[in-house]
Amino acid sequence: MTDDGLLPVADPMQQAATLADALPYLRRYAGDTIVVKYGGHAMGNAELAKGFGSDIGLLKLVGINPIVVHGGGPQINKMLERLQVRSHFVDGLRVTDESAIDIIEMVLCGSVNKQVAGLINRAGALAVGISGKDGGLIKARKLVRKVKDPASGTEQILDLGFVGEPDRVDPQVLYALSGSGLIPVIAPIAAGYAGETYNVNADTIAGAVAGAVHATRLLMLTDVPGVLDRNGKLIPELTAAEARKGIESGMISEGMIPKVETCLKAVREGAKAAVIVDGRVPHACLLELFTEAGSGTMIRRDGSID
Ligand SMILES: Nc1ncnc2c1ncn2[C@@H]1O[C@H](COP(=O)(O)OP(=O)(O)O)[C@@H](O)[C@H]1O
Ligand SMILES: CC(=O)N[C@@H](CCC(=O)OP(=O)(O)O)C(=O)O
Repeated sequence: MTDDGLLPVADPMQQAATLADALPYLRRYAGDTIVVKYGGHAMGNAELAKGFGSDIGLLKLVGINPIVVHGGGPQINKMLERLQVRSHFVDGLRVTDESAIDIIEMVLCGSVNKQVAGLINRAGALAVGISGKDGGLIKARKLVRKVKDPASGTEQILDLGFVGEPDRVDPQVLYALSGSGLIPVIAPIAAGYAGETYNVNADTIAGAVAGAVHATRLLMLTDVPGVLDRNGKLIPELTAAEARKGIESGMISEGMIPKVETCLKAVREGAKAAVIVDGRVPHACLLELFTEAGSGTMIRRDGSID
């Protein structure tokens, strides 16, 4: 840092030119809402995490309204292990019993949520950590997972315990925070109608929130460059119809299926576009928003051109 708090610049002309290049993009997104799902590698790496905090702060500073939804699967694993509580996953969802739900809420809302808000606060912006329970943001219902028994062909219902899915999203609390110059940071925990607590997959929450606030972009940070074709080449853009075809054909598989389905749901429910972005790349959010090429795979509403 220099005495006046600015970063030393190797080539000031280059930096000025770069800032000027960003101007059309700043205009394009001014006043818009961008929902960012933060997780994966970007969260576990101190340098990337610091960059993420300042990128989110920068978005707010230039008149964009970022909303962050964070995960925390690895952090939950660590704490459950420490407390010797077993957990296992079905289709990427953690089966959550009564002894696990309290610990999960403690880790996500108490620890991870404050860490993520802290990253943004340390960058000089003002973030407020909440969960889906706060301000009536998300009402969840128990997730019903049906599986077909391959032997008999009959359908069975799997009990995943306190795993929920968003039923109703009321974004008033998000508008109140964003409108007061604050950045909401949401932990993926929600209340049921009888006051029970549900553990909800963070991608799912991000998609539901992006749809409810009609976000201009949902950015899903992950550990791959985006959706890859069968030759391992990045697909920069998919229409909703193409994405559905990719799942049907098996080109999109495993953990990428729920991610793409979340994007499809978000654009169906009101988001303009969703982008699967490589969170391992420094400043991935800025690269996606402020460059022509972008950085991942964009999934648009059918018929949408921007
Ligand atoms: N077409 C595809 N393009 C990219 N990744 C794919 C594709 N099909 C399956 N995958 C798998 O999906 C994974 C991403 O999902 P996941 O690991 O659940 O992400 P995260 O941990 O960030 O939520 C990739 O690591 C890859 O193994
Ligand atoms: C139901 C369910 O599986 N909930 C997740 C919530 C956290 C999450 O989604 O974190 P990532 O984004 O890091 O995976 C869990 O318990 O791990």
